[in-house]
Amino acid sequence: MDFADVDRDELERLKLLYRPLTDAVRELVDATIRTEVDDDVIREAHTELTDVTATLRDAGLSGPFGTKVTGDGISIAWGNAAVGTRNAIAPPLTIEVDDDGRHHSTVTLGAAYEGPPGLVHGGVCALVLDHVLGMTGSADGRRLTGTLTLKYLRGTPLGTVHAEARTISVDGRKATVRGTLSDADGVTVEAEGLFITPASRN
Ligand SMILES: CCCCCCCC(=O)SCCNC(=O)CCNC(=O)[C@H](O)C(C)(C)COP(=O)(O)OP(=O)(O)OC[C@H]1O[C@@H](n2cnc3c(N)ncnc32)[C@H](O)[C@@H]1OP(=O)(O)O
Repeated sequence: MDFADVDRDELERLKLLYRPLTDAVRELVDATIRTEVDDDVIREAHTELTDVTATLRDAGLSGPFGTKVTGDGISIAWGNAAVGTRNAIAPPLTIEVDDDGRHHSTVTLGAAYEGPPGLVHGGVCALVLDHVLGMTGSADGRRLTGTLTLKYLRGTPLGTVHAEARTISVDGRKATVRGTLSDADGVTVEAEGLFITPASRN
C-alpha cells in the first residue's frame, strides 16, 4: 500500500479495519496461555489458525512495517512494539501529554506480560518506561534511547499500571528524563533515561 495516497478519512477507515483484527489476535494470545480445553480442540484450533495465517500472508510486506508517512504528513508506526495499531504484542500504550509536559499512560497488562508469577516481566516494565520516557524526551524533536536505568522497587502486579515521565534537562541533542511505573499502591519501578538525537539519522 502506498501511504502517500492515504488521507485522514482513509487513515481512520484503515484504523477501524485493523484495530479489531489486532484486538482479536491479542485475545487469542491470552486465550492460548489460559485455555484448558481438550487436546483435540487444541489441534483443531492450531489447524484453523494456520489457515488464517496463510490467508493473511497472501499479500504482505517483505520486512517490518517501519514508519510510513501519509499524504497529510502523519507518521504511522503500526508495527511498533509499544504502540503499534497492528501489533498484538503491543499492550498498546496510549500516551497523554499535560500542558506542563508530563507524559503519562495507563494500561492493563494481562497474562501475556507475566514474568515472575502474577507479576509483570521486568523487560515489559522496561518497554513501557522506555517508550513513555522516550516520547517525553522527544517532545522537541526525535531522540533515541542512549541509556535507560531502572530501579525495580518491588514487583509490579499484572493488571492496570500507570507510567509517567518528565524531562529534567535538555542539553543540545541530549535530554534527561525521569519517570515511574506504578500500581494502585504506588511506585514499583523508577526510571531515568538519556535520550539522544543521533548525529546521523538511523
Ligand atoms: C518519538 C519516538 C519515541 C521513541 C521511544 C522508544 C525509544 C527507543 O526504543 S529507541 C531504540 C533503542 N535505542 C537505540 O537503538 C539507539 C542506538 N544508539 C544510537 O543510535 C546512537 O549511539 C545514539 C543515538 C545513542 C548516540 O548517537 P551519536 O550521534 O552517535 O552520539 P555521539 O555523537 O557519539 O554522542 C553525543 C553525546 O551523547 C553521549 N552518548 C552517546 N551515546 C550514549 C549512550 N548510549 N548513553 C549515554 N550517553 C551517550 C556522548 O558521550 C556525547 O556526549 P557529549 O555531547 O557530552 O560529548
